[in-house]
Amino acid sequence: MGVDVTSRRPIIAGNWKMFKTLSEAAALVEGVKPLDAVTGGVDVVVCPPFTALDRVVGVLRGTGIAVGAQDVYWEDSGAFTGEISPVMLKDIGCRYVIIGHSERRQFFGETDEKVNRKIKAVLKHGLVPIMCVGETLAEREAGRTEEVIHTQASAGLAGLAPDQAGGLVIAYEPVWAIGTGKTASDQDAQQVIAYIRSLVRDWYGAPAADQVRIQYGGSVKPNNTAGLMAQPDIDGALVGGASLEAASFTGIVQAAHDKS
Ligand SMILES: O=C(CO)COP(=O)(O)O
Repeated sequence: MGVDVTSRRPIIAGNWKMFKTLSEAAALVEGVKPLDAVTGGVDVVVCPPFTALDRVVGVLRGTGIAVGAQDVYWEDSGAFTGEISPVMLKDIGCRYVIIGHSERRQFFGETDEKVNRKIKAVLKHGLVPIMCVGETLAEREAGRTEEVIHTQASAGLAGLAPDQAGGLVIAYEPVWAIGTGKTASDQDAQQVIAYIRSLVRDWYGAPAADQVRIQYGGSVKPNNTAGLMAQPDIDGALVGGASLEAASFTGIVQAAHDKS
């Protein structure tokens, strides 16, 4: 399909979810910081909870390790109690924002339409969305994986310019693999991620499809990273549990580094 894998920098992001107090976050990121010396061709991102963003940005200042948020609202400011805007995230030093994680879809009423609004808002402010898509076990067993991915991706990515689509990060996270210890096989992950890339090609053209970085997420550990990263369309990982300890997150980044 003419995809030049060498032009896409691998990207490993740690989604800390609702873990780590301020002091715990500071200790973890001090442990992650030495990665700056070894990452080379790999983009490394940590996504702490909102309460720890400022501290984590401070610790990582001057390094190449980037910081992301786990969610965002689409307005710049206003009477929206409890929400955080892209303007605030940019101001605090974030470069990435996870959007549409399956836990937000499952527990907090995140819809494809909201995902689309958030992606556009984040892009407007020069932040990079990490858009999550993925099927449940029931959907996979019913043979509906591609249909579900198509629906989530077409709604989530609607109305972008081709260069915006190319600059995105997309995370394929099968819901049944999250926090379960069950990783999708390298081939299953590759197959769905190649399908996502083919959708981007259909909608936004070959340059965007060749450029967009697509991660796998779901029980990624140091010992399964190399197999996933060896797949031609898998450009990185969105890591949950294994990002909560510096040693395992470091092991994943190092395994990805071997592909870069
Ligand atoms: O949801 C995830 C990352 O966003 C994956 O979580 P685990 O790595 O804990 O399975």
